[in-house]
This record gives sequence, structure tokens and C-alpha cells, in this order.
Amino acid sequence: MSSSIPCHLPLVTIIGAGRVGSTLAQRIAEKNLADVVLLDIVEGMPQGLALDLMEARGIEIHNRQIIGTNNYADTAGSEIVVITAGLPRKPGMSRDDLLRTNAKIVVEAAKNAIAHSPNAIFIVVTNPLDVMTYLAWQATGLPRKRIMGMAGVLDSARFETFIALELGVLPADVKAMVLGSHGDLMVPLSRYATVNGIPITELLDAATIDRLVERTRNGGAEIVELIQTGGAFFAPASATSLMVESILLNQSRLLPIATYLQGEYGLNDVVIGVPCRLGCGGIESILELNLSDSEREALQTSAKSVRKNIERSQEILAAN
Ligand SMILES: NC(=O)C1=CN([C@@H]2O[C@H](COP(=O)(O)OP(=O)(O)OC[C@H]3O[C@@H](n4cnc5c(N)ncnc54)[C@H](O)[C@@H]3O)[C@@H](O)[C@H]2O)C=CC1
Ligand SMILES: O=C([O-])CC(=O)C(=O)O
Repeated sequence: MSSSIPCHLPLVTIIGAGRVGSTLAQRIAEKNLADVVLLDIVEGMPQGLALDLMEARGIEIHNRQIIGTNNYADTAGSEIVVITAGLPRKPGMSRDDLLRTNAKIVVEAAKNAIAHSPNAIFIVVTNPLDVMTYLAWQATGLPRKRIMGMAGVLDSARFETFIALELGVLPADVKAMVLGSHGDLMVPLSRYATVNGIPITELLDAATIDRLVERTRNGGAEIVELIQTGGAFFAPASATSLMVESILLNQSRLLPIATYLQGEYGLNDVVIGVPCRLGCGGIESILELNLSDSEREALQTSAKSVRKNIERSQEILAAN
């Protein structure tokens, strides 16, 4: 019997089978979104994790393939490549302290992956996020719509969580956006945060909102201090899987995404989080919000610090 229905299922490669990468593999497979290749430099580890995830399929009731590997040839033809390879920070460190170690890892991963999946859309997760996304963009030579960083979805989810906890409401009823870099200089937009359409400025006083904004800015470090041996991974994996889903299902969701700017928000040649529509071709458009003077200034300050670290990264890579 012949059929014209293609048998090909989407393939997502995750480079770095650590805590974020392996949890993301689980999310993607259990949501039935795609088959997954989990790649790491450590031999045996991605193979073991993949086998473990495969053995759960009957119980979780899905039939996605999960392959563990140390060989980029196994990633060939991926629709999406997610880069989570690299060190996480330890207590007392900033994300920027990871620049020296992670720059080379991300550039190598991006080059190897694009060689086998020239049509893929790339999502970078490794920290420091905005600089690593810039380096992956440089290394692959991809058009900016096909390479982006995950941070804003996570930072916004944290802000929404803290608002929901404060008000005692369902987290899914809270909508907020955090723009800017993935660091202390991120820009949570309180003015645009709502609970089912009601601005939070109607529900919380200014001092409380400031406290929640500060907790959001410190959201990653709060978890690093508690876990001690690494950073957050459940919510980061959820945030990344939401981006993967928006691409694979062509949902055109409007999400804060770290993207290469060419004049938007008055910024050039820098990667930073701004609202983007995300669909099957990648970033379909960038939304330029009307920002207040202080919000615009905060975004400029945030971009300035990313730019400084991009310059540092170029020196580090040139010296290697
Ligand atoms: N953008 C964001 O919002 C977030 C970013 N992160 C970042 O994601 C990265 C990964 O975090 P975790 O999964 O917690 O760390 P982890 O240490 O659990 O996993 C990292 C994995 O990368 C692998 N790796 C190292 N060099 C590699 C290479 N050259 N090729 C392939 N794999 C390689 C390691 O063997 C390890 O398995 C860190 O840089 C962390 O800071 C984590 C959470 C949120
Ligand atoms: O804080 C970290 O190092 C990991 C991360 O980026 C986050 O959880 O936001």
C-alpha cells in the first residue's frame, strides 16, 4: 500500500545532556513533540539517560525515540538544535563568570551542529546567555530569525510565579514580560503585568511590586544558593520546551526572546531579550513596545553590559 503521508517525525537535538538538557529531552518526548538526540562529551552518560527515558515510554504513553550519543553525525537533519552544553555557575559566581569556559564550548557545539543540520533553528541556553547566543550566531552564520536564546520566558515565568504567590492566584492567570539581558540588569515590565487583564498596579502597592521585581532579578541566584551544586533546571527546561513547541507547532507565540538586534529599540549588533513572534520559520517578527523613558534607559544599560561582554568574548576566542 502506498501513502503520500511523510513518515518523518521532527527531530530535536540537545547538545549537553546535563540537568537542563536531560530534563528538556524528557519534556519534549513526554509532550510527544519530537524525537530527541541527546549529545554530550561524556561517554556513556547521554546513552544511559536516553535508555532510561526510552524505558519510561510505555508508562508515559508515547512513542518518541530518544537517542544518546557522543557523535554529531547522529544529529543530522535536526529541525531544532538546543545548546545547553557548558558549565553552570556555583554559589557566589555571576553568570558572566562563565564566559571564559563556555565561549569555546558553545562555538564548537554550534559549528559542529550546523555542519550536520544546515536547516535547523537554534536555541541557545548556555550562560552567559546573551553573549553565548551572539557567539553561536557568529559561528553558524545563520540569519537572525533562526538563532535565538532562551531566558525571557524563564525570567517572565519567575516574575509571574512571585506575583501569583503574593496574590494567591493561579500562576497561569498571571501574564508578565521580562526584557533585556539574562542577568542582574534584566528589565521586568511591571507596567504590562496583569492578572487576567487586570494590571498588577491595581492589585499591589509599589513597594511590593519592587520587591517582586528584585526577587525576579535574583531568581537564578536564589536557586543556585539553595542547590549549591548547580542552577535551576526544571523551569529552564519548561521554558525551552515552550519555545520548541511554538516552533514545531507553528504557534506564533509572542515571547521574550534573546535575539540579534539591527536597530530595534535603538540597539545594534547586540543580542538581548525583546518580544518576538515565534513560529515554524523561527522569529517571525520583533515587536517594538512603547517603553517609558526609564524602561528604555534600563534596556540600554542592559545592552551596554552585554556589549562589553561580547567584546571580552571576542578577545578570549582570538587568544585561543
Ligand atoms: N538561559 C537560561 O535561562 C539558563 C541557562 N542555564 C545554563 O545552561 C548551562 C547548562 O546547565 P546545566 O544543565 O545545569 O549544567 P550541567 O553541568 O548539568 O550540564 C552541562 C553539560 O554540558 C556538557 N558539556 C560540556 N562541554 C561540552 C561539549 N563541548 N560538548 C557537549 N557537551 C558538553 C557536560 O558534560 C554536562 O553534561 C549552564 O551554562 C547554565 O548556566 C541554566 C539554566 C537556565
Ligand atoms: O542562575 C543560573 O546560573 C542559571 C540561570 O540562568 C537561571 O536559572 O536563570
